[in-house]
Amino acid sequence: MIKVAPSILSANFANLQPDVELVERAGADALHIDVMDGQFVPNLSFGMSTVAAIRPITSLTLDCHLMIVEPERFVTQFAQAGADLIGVHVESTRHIYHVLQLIKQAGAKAEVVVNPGTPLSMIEEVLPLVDQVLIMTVNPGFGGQHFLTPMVDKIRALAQLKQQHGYQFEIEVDGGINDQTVKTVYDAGATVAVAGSYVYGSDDPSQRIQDLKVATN
Ligand SMILES: O=C(CO)[C@H](O)[C@H](O)COP(=O)(O)O
Ligand SMILES: [Co+2]
Repeated sequence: MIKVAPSILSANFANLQPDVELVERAGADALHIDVMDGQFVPNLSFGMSTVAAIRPITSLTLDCHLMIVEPERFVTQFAQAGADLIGVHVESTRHIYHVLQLIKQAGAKAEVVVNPGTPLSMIEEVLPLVDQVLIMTVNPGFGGQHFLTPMVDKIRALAQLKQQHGYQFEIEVDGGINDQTVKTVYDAGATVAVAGSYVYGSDDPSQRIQDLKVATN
């Protein structure tokens, strides 16, 4: 069964607490927080202060997806704010190995993220270092986009690399996940699915979390 990380990018920004508590009660495995700087992606969202505000209201793993240029400037502050896992895009820094080391030094789990147009060869050297790899299944920046089917081959190729080398990292996917696409990514080797609009765009987010789990059971 796949793990589910609801993305609060599609939650109620004016009142996040009930939306966080709802998905925790519904059996979510993590809370996905999309951090955007208006530079790496053409959108703005949350920062460290949002993470710090959410930290005391949930015991869910806080999975922070940083879509910001030069994330080395901020990863320590995100860890101090309460992030359990910090994801950084390989395209966002000249020093991906160093940023991942910084995240671990700060006491958080380290994740490397790849955009749809970035080949896996760009992250091969850091795979021994990471706790999670995030394969983007949409172009980053916005919720509610369509799943990019060609990414299924990339998930499968990463799962093969993981098996060949005996790596233990989780394989997360992000973008366009629903009860149909979740089955495809799970069969290809994904172990964690981010879901924003599918969960929070529904009248019954709890049911949607269960639907994602049942589809992969
Ligand atoms: O990183 C993201 C966008 O850059 C979001 O996590 C992602 O798009 C989730 O939204 P949805 O499930 O609606 O596609
Ligand atoms: Co995300």
